[in-house]
Amino acid sequence: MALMAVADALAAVLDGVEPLPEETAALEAAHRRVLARDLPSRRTQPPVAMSAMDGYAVRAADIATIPSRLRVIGESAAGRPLDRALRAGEALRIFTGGVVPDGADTVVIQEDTDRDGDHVIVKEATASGKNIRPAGVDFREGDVLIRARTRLTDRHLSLAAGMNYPDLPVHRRPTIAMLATGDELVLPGATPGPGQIILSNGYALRALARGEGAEAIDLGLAADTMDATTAAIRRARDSGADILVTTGGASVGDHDFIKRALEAEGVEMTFWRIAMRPGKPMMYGRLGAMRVIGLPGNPVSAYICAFLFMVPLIRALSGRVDVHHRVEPALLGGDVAANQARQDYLRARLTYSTDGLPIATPVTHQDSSLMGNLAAADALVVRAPFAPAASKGAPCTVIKLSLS
Ligand SMILES: Nc1nc2c(c(=O)[nH]1)N[C@H]1C(S)=C(S)[C@@H](COP(=O)(O)OP(=O)(O)OC[C@H]3O[C@@H](n4cnc5c(N)ncnc54)[C@H](O)[C@@H]3O)O[C@H]1N2
Ligand code: MOO
Repeated sequence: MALMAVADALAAVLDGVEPLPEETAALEAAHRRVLARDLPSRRTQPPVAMSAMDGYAVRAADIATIPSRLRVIGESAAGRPLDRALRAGEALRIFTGGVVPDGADTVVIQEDTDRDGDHVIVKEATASGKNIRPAGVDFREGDVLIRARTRLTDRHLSLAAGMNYPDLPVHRRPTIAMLATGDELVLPGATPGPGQIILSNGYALRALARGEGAEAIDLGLAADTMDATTAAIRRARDSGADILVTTGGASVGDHDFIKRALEAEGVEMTFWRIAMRPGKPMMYGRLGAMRVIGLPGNPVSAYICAFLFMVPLIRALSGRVDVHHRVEPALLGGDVAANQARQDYLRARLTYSTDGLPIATPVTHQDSSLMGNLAAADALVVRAPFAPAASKGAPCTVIKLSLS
């Protein structure tokens, strides 16, 4: 198979992806979930006219001439309305959120009044309708206030509560099973033997997946044998995961079993190898409903491939419409060499000038094993295949990395 262009590979990963089925989530748990249906309000807000201020509900006609002396017939506090209409010559003591009685058409703030026993003297004119929130000024029963496919923010939760929903229909979150391969790997905290290194990739990848709303399961580490790799793939399939992500063993070495093991288990490979750097040996396929992303083992390659392909896939399965990373304009903070055939993603630090675009300075060493400068990077500078050399100050495009 020839190397595939990055855009074609991403299109192939997202091809035919439908949002996962609907489930119900309690309001508190619905934060950042994706709404599965249009949400019509179950009530009108406010349900009746309510006062916006503390003062007196009166008839505007009664205070056309001021000062005006009116008889106070009772009070209306929030949740405790008066049970009769207001008549000519009467005032009702009212508090913010109190129901405005029939007959009253304005609220005079208490600072514009003097109280005199069971009478009130209105000292300032107040126009009809002033300080009253009419019924339905916020929304009415049946109004669709949140559309299907909206990713719910904190404000949406309060709005949905106000619409009288204790829970919401949301798309199911994708589950991701992650499998590391590599005989050389030992867990953090262990004492590595000769040639061994610490397994590290999965920590960033699972955090990245969770940050995008997925549930991530760690399937652990498989030894570099067909049997061990096959057993782990079967565990992933049996777990019912929506996505299997493997790391390592993706290249052409004698100990790189992932592709062979996946294919032997029935994975239909959509592609293997992309015209990108880092991340060339990435593969993608399907095993029934389970999508399989085979990431290269190098930590930077694994992360950047997950960022560029796994994240949009999670978003699409979650029901989001904003699946793509934003590619944004910036200026180069350093010179870059002419690019070769693979689309290049350069780790870069971002600074901001006071007057304009972000300035992206690529780190000096771009080797795909360097975790230190991946953690220190804020963004990726995207360099198209065969892009000519460019100097400090030239326009470029960047994708910002996750800050969490
Ligand atoms: N002859 C060729 N050799 C290589 C090619 C090629 O096209 N022809 N591609 C290179 C590229 S590009 C990459 S990227 C790597 C990817 O190889 P693998 O996916 O097979 O990865 P491994 O060999 O298993 O591991 C590479 C490297 O990463 C370390 N690693 C692996 N897993 C983890 C982990 N979970 N945590 C931390 N570090 C991990 C591993 O120890 C290796 O050092 O292939 C090139 N070779
Ligand atoms: O993808 Mo490899 O990362 O070019 O080292």
